[in-house]
Amino acid sequence: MTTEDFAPAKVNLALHVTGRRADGYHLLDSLVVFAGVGDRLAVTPGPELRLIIDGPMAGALTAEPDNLVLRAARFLGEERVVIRLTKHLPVASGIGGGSADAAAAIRAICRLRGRALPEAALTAPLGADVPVCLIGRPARVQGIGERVEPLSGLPPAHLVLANPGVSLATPAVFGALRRRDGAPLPPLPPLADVADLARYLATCRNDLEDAACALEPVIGEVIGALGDQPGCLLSRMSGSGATCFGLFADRTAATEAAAALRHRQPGWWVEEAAVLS
Ligand SMILES: C[C@](O)(CO)[C@H](O)COP(=O)(O)OP(=O)(O)OC[C@H]1O[C@@H](n2ccc(N)nc2=O)[C@H](O)[C@@H]1O
Ligand SMILES: Nc1ncnc2c1ncn2[C@@H]1O[C@H](COP(=O)(O)OP(=O)(O)OP(=O)(O)O)[C@@H](O)[C@H]1O
Repeated sequence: MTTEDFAPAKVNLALHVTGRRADGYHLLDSLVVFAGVGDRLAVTPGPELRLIIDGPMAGALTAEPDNLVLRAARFLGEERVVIRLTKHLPVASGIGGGSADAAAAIRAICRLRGRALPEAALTAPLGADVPVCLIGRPARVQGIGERVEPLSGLPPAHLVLANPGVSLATPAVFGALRRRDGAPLPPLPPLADVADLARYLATCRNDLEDAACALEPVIGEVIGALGDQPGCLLSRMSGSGATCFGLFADRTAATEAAAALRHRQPGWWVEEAAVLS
């Protein structure tokens, strides 16, 4: 018997850095959604714990013991499964690929074994992004990532994700921050449609964007190229970069924008996807 799960890209539509804890971790206030593009996992009972990685982005990873999928299995005390990870998301790119994989592995193993999801997984022992990835739906995320409040009522929306092929280490970006005392997110008003969402997001920021652009100036180019596309309501970096998103009202505009970007920048990873509701 095989159980399968999907590990969607996590997108921080807004990310405010509101403080820093004594242990160096940063306090965040973030509006997180998931896109209909991601990695796939298949878990099958086997003689020992083993990870096989394939897919278009497999080359960026090895099945090292510190792979987050293996760490997730060990966290559950699981030693007898073979996990196939089909990697579509660029690695170390601000869309939480590793965290989404870990969350998908936890869900799939628990389903295979008929277990409930362990509460402890929600305290972020495998990384700050794992709790929200376990939920996989729109949420406001606070603390260092462990406070997750699911949000309902976000309007349907489409995203174009673009990554210029540079990987950024999350600690390096946090380390390059000039300020760590941002205000929390403004209260979320009722949102009738995606234009309302864009207007709200325009009052927010990604506080990691300037630091990431200082490390990799091409990120500014990506944000500009997305924002120039017809129908793009807002463009911004996700997480600690370098992936950026453009927000679109409809699928046709997003598909055309993605095609235009791929044509102009054949070396970039570009995907169009709906926001998962
Ligand atoms: C920036 C975000 O992508 C926003 O969603 C996440 O907070 C990062 O989540 P993640 O990649 O799962 O992060 P972790 O693996 O827990 O942490 C990697 C490193 O990022 C820094 N880090 C991460 C999260 C956080 N709230 N404060 C931090 O300062 C720390 O240096 C940490 O050692
Ligand atoms: N299954 C995995 N997929 C991707 N990266 C992994 C995985 N397991 C371990 N890693 C390691 O985790 C690090 C972060 O990769 P990931 O793709 O999760 O970053 P990210 O998209 O920047 O995440 P975030 O948005 O949560 O900061 C990389 O250095 C990578 O080597």
